[in-house]
Amino acid sequence: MADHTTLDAFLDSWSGGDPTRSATAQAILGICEAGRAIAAIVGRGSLEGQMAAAVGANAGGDTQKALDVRTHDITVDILRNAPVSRIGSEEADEEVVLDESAPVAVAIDPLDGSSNIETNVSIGTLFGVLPEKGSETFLQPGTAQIAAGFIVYGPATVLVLTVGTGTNAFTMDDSGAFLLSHPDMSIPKATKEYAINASNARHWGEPMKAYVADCQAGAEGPREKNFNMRWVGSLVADVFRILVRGGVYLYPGDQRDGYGQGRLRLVYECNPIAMICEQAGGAATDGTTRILELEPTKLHVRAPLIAGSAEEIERIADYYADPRQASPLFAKRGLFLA
Ligand SMILES: O=P(O)(O)OC[C@H]1O[C@](O)(COP(=O)(O)O)[C@@H](O)[C@@H]1O
Ligand SMILES: [Mg+2]
Ligand SMILES: [Mg+2]
Repeated sequence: MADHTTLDAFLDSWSGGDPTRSATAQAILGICEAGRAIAAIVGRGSLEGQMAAAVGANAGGDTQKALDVRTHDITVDILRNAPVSRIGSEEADEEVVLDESAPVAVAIDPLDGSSNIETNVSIGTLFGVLPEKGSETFLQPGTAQIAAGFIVYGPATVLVLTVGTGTNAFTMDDSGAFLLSHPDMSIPKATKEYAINASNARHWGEPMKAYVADCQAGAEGPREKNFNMRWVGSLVADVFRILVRGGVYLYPGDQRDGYGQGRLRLVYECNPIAMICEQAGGAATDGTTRILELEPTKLHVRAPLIAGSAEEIERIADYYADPRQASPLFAKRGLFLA
């Protein structure tokens, strides 16, 4: 078997003794230690007992399941031993302050995709590492992230990581070590595959309706090519596929109550995904603004997320700028819009 660089060696060489980078590296290693424990729990499935039982609601009003709360507790306990100032977690209304003299903070969704727990579908942990800035820490835009990543608990447990110099993935081996398996990931610029929860179509705004209608019109429509659709409904799994073979993930705002800014949270879901995609040559927007430049108004604020293949994202931004004119063949598309 070929020798693989370990995550520890990768982070050692990146941090090079710089104090903020070293703290970031320790935070990442802490998240991976939590990830190992979470992978073991997820891997035991229903033998673990009541993982999917509803136990309450989080700040966003979503049902919290037992595993959401357990993974939050595991992560916070482990990060107490790392040089981390504070944690902003999807599963806690308020940030958790640890050691305010530490140089970095962690924004985290300890377990994303919890509606998939009992269905044995991949779920994940998403995180960003930010410089400590007191009470303003989680109000920094995503461009401030020092590092970002996610762990997908799937057939393989894989950490996707960026420290601002490309995107790499590390697969967990039998001993729990994370080994570099996907160096320098690169999202193909063009794609014929999109990912969206199409059951919400009637609630979308005009740009998303026009974009998806054009994709669905296939070779006979204005895009003049046939598209494929994939939707796992678990952000980490959908984005890992996009990193490997291209595509776009779409969770736009829609007209349902509470969904005006989509479903996903900016600070610990959209921003990590945006940095990972950009560092892999892709892009991420809310339709009109680059995700990483959005100014969070609070820790749990939501944002529409459109992320993946760069050329497709550019095209989708055209639909937001002018849905009826986006396609060069828009007159032809008019046939499908009625
Ligand atoms: O169920 P929907 O509306 O299709 O949303 C699915 C999306 O919501 C998420 O599950 C995030 O929601 P949670 O943070 O509540 O798990 C994503 O992983 C997934 O892409
Ligand atoms: Mg989540
Ligand atoms: Mg969660």
